[in-house]
Amino acid sequence: MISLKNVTKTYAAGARSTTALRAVDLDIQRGEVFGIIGASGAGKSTLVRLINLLERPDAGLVAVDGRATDGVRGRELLALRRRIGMVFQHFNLLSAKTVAQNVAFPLQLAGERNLAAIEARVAELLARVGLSEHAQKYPRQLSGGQKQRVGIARALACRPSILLCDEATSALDPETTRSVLRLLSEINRELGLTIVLITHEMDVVRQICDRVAVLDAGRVAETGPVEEVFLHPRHPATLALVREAAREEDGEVSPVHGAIHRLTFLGSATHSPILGVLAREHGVDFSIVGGQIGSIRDQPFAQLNVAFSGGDVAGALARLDAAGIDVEALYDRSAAAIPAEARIRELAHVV
Ligand SMILES: Nc1ncnc2c1ncn2[C@@H]1O[C@H](COP(=O)(O)OP(=O)(O)OP(=O)(O)O)[C@@H](O)[C@H]1O
Repeated sequence: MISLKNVTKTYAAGARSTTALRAVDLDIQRGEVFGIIGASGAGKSTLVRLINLLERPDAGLVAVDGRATDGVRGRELLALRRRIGMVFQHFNLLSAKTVAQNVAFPLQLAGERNLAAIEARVAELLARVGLSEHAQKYPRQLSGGQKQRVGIARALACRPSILLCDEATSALDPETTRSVLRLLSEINRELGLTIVLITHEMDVVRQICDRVAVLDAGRVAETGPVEEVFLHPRHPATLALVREAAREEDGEVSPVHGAIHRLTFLGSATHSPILGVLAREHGVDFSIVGGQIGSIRDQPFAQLNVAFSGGDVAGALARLDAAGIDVEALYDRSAAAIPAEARIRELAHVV
C-alpha cells in the first residue's frame, strides 16, 4: 500500500546539510493501522512529507497506493495526493467557515459542483464522526476533540484510501485522545482504510496500531507487531519511548536475592493466578521488583520483574513457559559478580 525502499533525504542549508532520513525501508500493508514513532528530530515530519508527496527523496523509491511515485507530475500527482487524507495536530480548520463548510471544502476543491451531492456527503461524514448537531457552528465554538473530529471528517471527504495522521492527538488530553483513537479504529475497521499514525507517544501506538516502526536519527531502529515492539523492545530508542510511556518513578527497589526474571502475560494469560501456583507447587518465593499492566489495543497485558528464590525455580520457570507466559532472565542477584544498585533500578525500569 505504501512502500519506501532505501529512502534518503538530506536538507541543505548553506554550507551545512542535515540528513533527515537514511536508507529507510518501510512496507505498510493495505487496511492496517501502522504507527511511526520517534523522538523529536527523528525524521517523522520528513517522512510525512515524502508519503504525502510534498517532497521527493534524494535517493530511493516511494510507492503510494500501489504506485511508484517517481516521475509522477501535474494532474496525476494531484490525483495521487487525493488518495491520502491528512489529519493534523492543530486541526488546520478554516475559522471563517462553519463545520459543514470545512468538510465540504475539499469536495469543492476536487471540482464537485452538485450542491445536493455535497450536502449529502457532508451530512454522512458528520454523522460518522458524531457531529451532526454541530454542522452550523464555527471551529471556535468547538472543543479540541470536536475540532479533530471535523479534521477527520474533512480528511475522509474525497474517499481516500490512506489516512495519514500527523501527531493527530498530541494537542488533546488523554481522555479525548482515547475517544479520537477509538473513532480512527472504527474508521479503519468499517471503511477498510489504511491508517498511518505519526506520533512521539508510545501510548498512542499501543492503543490502536497493528504494527509500528521506530525512527531514530533518521533510521528505522526496529519495526514489528506492536505487542512485540512494546513488550520486547530491542533498540535503546524504543526502550526510551516505552519507559516514557510507563512514566515510572525513579523509586528505590528494595534489595532482593535470587534470579530476576521478566514475565510477560498477554491476552487471557494475564488473568491467570499462576504465581500462587508456583509458590504452592514448586515451593518458590517471589518478590515483584517492577512492572506494568495495561492493554495493547483491546488485549490486556502484564509485565512483571520477579525475583525468584528457594524451591524448584527451574520447574517453576518451565511451568510458566508451558502456560504461555514469556520468561526472560534479567539478572541473578545470587551470582558472584553483583552489579551496582543502579543496575537493579535500571532493570526495574525495563518494563
Ligand atoms: N526544511 C528543513 N531544512 C533543514 N533541516 C531540516 C528541515 N526540515 C527538517 N530538518 C532537519 O531534519 C531532521 C529531522 O526533522 P523532522 O522535522 O523530520 O523530525 P521530527 O521527528 O518530525 O521532529 P519533531 O517531532 O520535533 O517535529 C532534524 O534534524 C531537522 O532539524
